[in-house]
Amino acid sequence: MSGVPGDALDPQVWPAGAEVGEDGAVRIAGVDLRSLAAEHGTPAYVLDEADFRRRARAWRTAFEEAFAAIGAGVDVYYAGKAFLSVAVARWAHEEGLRIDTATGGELAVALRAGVPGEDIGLHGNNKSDAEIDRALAAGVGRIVLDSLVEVDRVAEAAARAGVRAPVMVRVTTGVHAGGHEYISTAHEDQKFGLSVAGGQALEALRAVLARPELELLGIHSHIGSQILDPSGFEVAARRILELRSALARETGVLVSEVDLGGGYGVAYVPGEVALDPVETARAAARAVGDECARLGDAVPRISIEPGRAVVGPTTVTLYTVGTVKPVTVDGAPTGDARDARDARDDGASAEPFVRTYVSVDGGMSDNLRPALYGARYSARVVSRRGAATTVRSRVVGKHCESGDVVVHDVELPSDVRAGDLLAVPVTGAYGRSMASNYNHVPRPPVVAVRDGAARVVVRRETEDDLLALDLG
Ligand SMILES: Cc1ncc(COP(=O)(O)O)c(C=O)c1O
Ligand SMILES: N[C@@H](CCCC[NH3+])C(=O)O
Repeated sequence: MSGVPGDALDPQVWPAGAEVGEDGAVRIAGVDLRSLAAEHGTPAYVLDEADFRRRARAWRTAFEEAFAAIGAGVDVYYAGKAFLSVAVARWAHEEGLRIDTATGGELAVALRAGVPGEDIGLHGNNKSDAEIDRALAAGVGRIVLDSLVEVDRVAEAAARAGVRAPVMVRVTTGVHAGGHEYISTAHEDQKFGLSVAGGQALEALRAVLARPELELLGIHSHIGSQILDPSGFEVAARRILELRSALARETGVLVSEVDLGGGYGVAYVPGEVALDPVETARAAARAVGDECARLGDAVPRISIEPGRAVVGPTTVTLYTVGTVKPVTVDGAPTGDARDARDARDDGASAEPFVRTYVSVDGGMSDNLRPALYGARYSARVVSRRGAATTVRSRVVGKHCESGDVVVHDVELPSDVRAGDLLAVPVTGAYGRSMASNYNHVPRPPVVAVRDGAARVVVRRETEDDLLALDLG
């Protein structure tokens, strides 16, 4: 649904540099998407560099200012899993952020970007020896331990390397938050972290203190992703601070840092409202300040790891429309959960209606989120002004799956047709980073736009790239 009167672009979901021209076509950072498509082809991810930098700065300064008020320093790590490339790692670092990596591959990108090891963190619930060794060789600022066995594994790797490894312990606070079960990470029954309630978190912290090869920086908690209600962060912060206090009472060591993780939600469709960095930071600082005062502890240095909130809304995926097919839909739900939800969204009407299936030249290979999480997006024709009347549409990809849906339900101009350019906003996070080659579709490029110019920062894959892996 457009949700915005007339031609306007909803600023919650479009990159800051997006605007509609006289002819109805959309430009981002002064670059006409028609010329970008002509030069670079579709599908393509189009990333507004200034918007990325602005968002990175907004999260950093919001947290720095809010925590300065309670006397705490702040480090903001950009969570590279959302989208990492050499250019983006450089921009984030230039804007004063560090880089959070989750694998050796992400670490390699950050290092290639010239980010100093001390400004990089390494996560992972199943780090390989090679990843641990590489992180230590790079002198990373911290390795976040995710299990009891990792305490010994990282200590032994540090001994081999002849270094003292700076570590944090990732804990689960029992706070359940996030946009989908698959992306909620602090409840107990999942693979990440060590349970506070079950005692394993405290056990791991003691184990770290017993290993001279490890320097215990602090405690880490990440409660989930696409969180739109900030209260979970406050509850988690209080639980971590209680754990920190308990460790101090027992061992005399009051750890100096606490990481509150990422997960700050964005608006995906018009009408949704993203978490505001300033309000979120102030609420977190209040919770940390109050809890430390109650416990009688000094405030720790705070870190956060936003990914989606920095990169998600900076990017649109640009597609070319192919087949347009009206399908008469029997409004009655079939009984499965998704159909029941569709029926609700469809106004629970049992009346048959026509849905226009608009096929584009990408799909679940460039955006897995609708298929994986039932994620919602919007779409707009960006190459011209469409008819004033609209048709109820579903944007689908070109893959051999009926679940290959890009936008579940959207009003598009009734004259939408083959050759139109269609843009889907808010695809910067977990779009390219979770893209696949399903059906041997080469992954799209990432084209950065800035000051009227477009620059490819990740090139399009080619069939030759794919065939180069096939040894016959
Ligand atoms: C440990 C950790 N930090 C940071 C993030 C970034 O999350 P988001 O992109 O939702 O901010 C994630 C992913 O959810 C994560 O697992
Ligand atoms: N990939 C997920 C988020 C996972 C976050 C990583 N812990 C998404 O697209 O929403």
